Amino acid sequence: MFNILIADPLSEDGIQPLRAADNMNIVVDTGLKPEELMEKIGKFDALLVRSQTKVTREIIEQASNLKIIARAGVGVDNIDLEAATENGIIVVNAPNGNTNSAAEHTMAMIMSLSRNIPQAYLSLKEKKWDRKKYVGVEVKNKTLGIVGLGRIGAEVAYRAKGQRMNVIAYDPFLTKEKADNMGIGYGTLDEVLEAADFITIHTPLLKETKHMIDSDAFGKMKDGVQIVNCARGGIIDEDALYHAIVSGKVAGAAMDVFEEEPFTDHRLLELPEVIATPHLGASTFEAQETVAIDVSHDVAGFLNGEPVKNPVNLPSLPKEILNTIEPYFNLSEKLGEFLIGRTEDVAEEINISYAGDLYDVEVAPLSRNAVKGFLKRHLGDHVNDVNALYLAERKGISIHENKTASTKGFTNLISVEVVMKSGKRSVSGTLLNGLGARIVKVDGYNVDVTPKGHIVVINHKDIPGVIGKMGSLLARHEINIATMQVDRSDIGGNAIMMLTVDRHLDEKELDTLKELEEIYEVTAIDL
Ligand SMILES: NC(=O)C1=CN([C@@H]2O[C@H](COP(=O)(O)OP(=O)(O)OC[C@H]3O[C@@H](n4cnc5c(N)ncnc54)[C@H](O)[C@@H]3O)[C@@H](O)[C@H]2O)C=CC1
Ligand SMILES: O=C(O)CCC(=O)C(=O)O
Repeated sequence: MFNILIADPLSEDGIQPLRAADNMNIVVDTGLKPEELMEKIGKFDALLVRSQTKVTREIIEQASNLKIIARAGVGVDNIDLEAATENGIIVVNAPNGNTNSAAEHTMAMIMSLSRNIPQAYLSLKEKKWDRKKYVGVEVKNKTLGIVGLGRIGAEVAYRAKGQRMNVIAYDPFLTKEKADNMGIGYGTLDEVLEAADFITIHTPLLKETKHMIDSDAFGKMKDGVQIVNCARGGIIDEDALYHAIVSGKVAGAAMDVFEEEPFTDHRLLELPEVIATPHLGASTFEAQETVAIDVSHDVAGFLNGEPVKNPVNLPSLPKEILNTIEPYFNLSEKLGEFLIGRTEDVAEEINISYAGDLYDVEVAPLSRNAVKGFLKRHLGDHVNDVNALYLAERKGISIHENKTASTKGFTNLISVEVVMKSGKRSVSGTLLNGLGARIVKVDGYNVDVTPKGHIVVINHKDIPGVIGKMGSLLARHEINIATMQVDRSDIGGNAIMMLTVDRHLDEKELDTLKELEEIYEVTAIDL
């Protein structure tokens, strides 16, 4: 008999697949305080949550019997994935079940903003008949800027077109072809921010997207812009939003999600320009039933030995495969991470090749790992070895794997190449006996860098003095250089410099390096 804890309210119809299984003892106990959950979790085999329950490392470490955590919804930022993985607990989610509801809620927010419906309703409830104060704007022919064109962003785009809005979107995986097929425009983040009358955010909350909409971003928007966040709190900097509204830059904001939830006591809520709902994007009977059905099937199936459909992490691999390739896992993922840092255009193809010792080994898990490293910068921690190839395909990136017996001077070599419309980028790495992983080639140049920490890659003209200028500029920013590598195509031709430095370089610091006329390109990559 398996003990199942449902810790947040889930649709009763949706959990029928669990109730139907005859070896499940289901306990519904919602609204537990963290310390109560910590005390109880030890006897459960499965934990089902929505977004309220925070499944922290402390809780996971008390969960000695826990085998699976199921998130009835998309975002898994309330679950410590690293702790779950470390403790061999699989995490599953329900990525598709609430897409329509979240898109519909977003449209409701856009319409409410444009016509002041919540404000007018409150005024009428106070027995005021104020028809002048609440004159709105039509959305027809207005431009909707969508940031993040995944499942929900795309559904919002289709609905907005139905309202005869002009739609323009930014997503690192959006190509012109895809935008053309959807009948929408596409641009960079700045272009979207500059063009839009309404802006709606649909990205996950990641290191990259935290405070993506800050005071700089508001500065780029049209005066009188209206903004909606039904994705995750923290993507919009709430203090910057407050000031943008008070200054008159932003005419209205609709928020379903907040940096701290529950969100009941905040100066934003006192502004009449702000309308808000308490994280209701997925709160429909249909969505709740579908997500509960999806996770119930995965939990019941998994506990009975079947593979899961929507894994978010993957705790283990068969031992015999793991033993041979485990040493290359970190390297393959780091190569993917390095490459996305140098991918300035939409990726169309990723080619992964293996040489030397890796010729007759099962390398598919390493390829998945490299693709995972490549994708996770934009798709977040729900990319794992299981779903990496599927997600790449969904983003229109084809993956090719090949092997060669030629050692190219290395006992083992993994090379990852990305093909974009604007060209190719590549990186190769090897595992040196006793010395660990090394990046040994970048775009064909020979280097020798440990794939770890803060790396700066500089493409420059091979002329005297560049290294010195670079060193002085970094010193001016008080950035210490730990290692330095240089290589060149030919004397006086193109050259590359790879530095490892002691801290992250911000955009402004990078810009000062780019100003040197001998420099073609500078990228900073944190591994
Ligand atoms: N308010 C609510 O109740 C609900 C909120 N959500 C949230 O909505 C968000 C979107 O969910 P889905 O569409 O299902 O996810 P998805 O994974 O299908 O789409 C996210 C998209 O964001 C893009 N992206 C990542 N970084 C970006 C960046 N820096 N700039 C622009 N685009 C970027 C990705 O390429 C991807 O296409 C998530 O944060 C999810 O947790 C989802 C359901 C309900
Ligand atoms: O469970 C909920 O109501 C929240 C849904 C959500 O935010 C998500 O699926 O990411």
